Amino acid sequence: MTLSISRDDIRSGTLKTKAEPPVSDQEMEQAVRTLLLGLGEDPDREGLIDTPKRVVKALKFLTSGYHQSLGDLLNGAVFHENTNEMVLVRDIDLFSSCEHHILPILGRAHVAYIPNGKVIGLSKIARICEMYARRLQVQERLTAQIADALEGLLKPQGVAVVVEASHMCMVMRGVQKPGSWTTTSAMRGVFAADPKTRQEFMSLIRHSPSFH
Ligand SMILES: Nc1nc2c(ncn2[C@@H]2O[C@H](COP(=O)(O)OP(=O)(O)OP(=O)(O)O)[C@@H](O)[C@H]2O)c(=O)[nH]1
Ligand SMILES: [Zn+2]
Repeated sequence: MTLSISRDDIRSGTLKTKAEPPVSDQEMEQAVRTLLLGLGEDPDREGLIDTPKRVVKALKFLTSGYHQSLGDLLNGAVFHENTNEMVLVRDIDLFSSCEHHILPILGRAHVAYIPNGKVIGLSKIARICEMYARRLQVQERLTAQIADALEGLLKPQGVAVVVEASHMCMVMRGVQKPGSWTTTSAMRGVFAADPKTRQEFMSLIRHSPSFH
């Protein structure tokens, strides 16, 4: 059976896989064993004997967002409410994996919206962040997907998402800049159109993050 994940599916984040992956767990474990051999290790020594299994399990967990959909995680938690005030959930921890190196992206998201007749369960905002984080990502796409999801679900007056993250591929290897972190934002509706609304959001999230 083939797994049809198109680039558009991944970009839009509406993907819900219906088929089993075309590669078995055993084949994945064999690939990890090959990696260990390539690293000059002995995959049969005591400490490594179960490592292929563990690595496959861990990677599947870290990418489990591919198998979730907005409908599943929402569980109907969208409510009619007449409020025009900004709702902000800040400091949502994010653990994602960069698609270039499959190394961790550690950070936080701040998510705000201004309702237009509907509000969403607060925890669902964090769950949406988690679903997109548990995929192979670039930070820009992760940020945009969170904003697009809320926009699509609530049709609010506006959505603002800021993600601040440190990329282990820039910290532990490559350019090796442990203190660096990256800010990305996605502004929709009034947050894009009205500098005062955007400024209010930015002043509410101002703080000094520390990821290590
Ligand atoms: N825009 C963007 N770039 C990312 C993200 N995560 C990793 N990268 C970058 O992806 C790029 C991949 O560049 P390559 O030159 O193909 O890979 P590389 O040789 O491993 O690059 P170095 O990290 O510079 O050693 C690097 O510049 C990474 O910093 C992300 O979330 N967004
Ligand atoms: Zn990377």
